[in-house]
Amino acid sequence: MVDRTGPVPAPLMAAGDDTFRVPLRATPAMLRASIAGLRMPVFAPARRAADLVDLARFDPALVLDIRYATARNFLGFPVYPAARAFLQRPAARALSHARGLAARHGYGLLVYDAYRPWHVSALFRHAVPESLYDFVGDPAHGSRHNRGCAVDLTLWDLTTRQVVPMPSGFDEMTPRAHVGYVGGSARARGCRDLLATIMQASGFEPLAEEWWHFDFRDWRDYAVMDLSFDEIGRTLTP
Ligand SMILES: C[C@@H](N)C(=O)N[C@H](C)C(=O)O
Ligand SMILES: [Zn+2]
Repeated sequence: MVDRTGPVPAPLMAAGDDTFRVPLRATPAMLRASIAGLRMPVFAPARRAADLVDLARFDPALVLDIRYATARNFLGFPVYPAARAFLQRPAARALSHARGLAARHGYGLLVYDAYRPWHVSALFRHAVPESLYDFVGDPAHGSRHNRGCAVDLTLWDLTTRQVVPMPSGFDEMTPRAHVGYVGGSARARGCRDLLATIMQASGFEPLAEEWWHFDFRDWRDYAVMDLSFDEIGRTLTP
């Protein structure tokens, strides 16, 4: 166990850009236009009211690298107006628990994405070829990210401040991202499996195709949402 008494330092971010990118089915402007007129389907009513929290405030020891607020994502252009991350409060508590478990192993959590508005999921689906549909939630059903109940993340080493190696990059839409992928280095597979163990012990379920994606176990209780980050910001309670 690594003893941490002072403030947690941030991980060192790689200087280059080795982000996985998909061949887009249209230009960014065309994609934005194609989803502008879409209406979110009417989904079954939720059992629990939304209670989103801002992860940066809820647990400042979580480190954020919100890729969809940058061009360092599979689309190659930003789709979020700000590098913010929100989760439903019980999911945020579970993530904080995971962060504590990771620290016992000498690691921090680096969050790539959390709540995602429905329109952004619709844009993802319009952007990628059908062969990659397994990697992007279907807007006809709503992604668990749209419910504020999914998180994409990795581990970073609290001592070296390096983001750990994983069998694939974040959002790399290839078999290397599968949780059962047997290739790559033993260290990378070990880090992937440790992340899964920590997240499952904290109340999250893994996704077979993506080592970085975890669903909070109570996701079914929450509604699919299309609130913008600004709208959420106005409704947050401490
Ligand atoms: C796009 C990727 N980061 C992701 O979150 N995929 C899952 C399947 C989703 O969109 O819900
Ligand atoms: Zn995800």
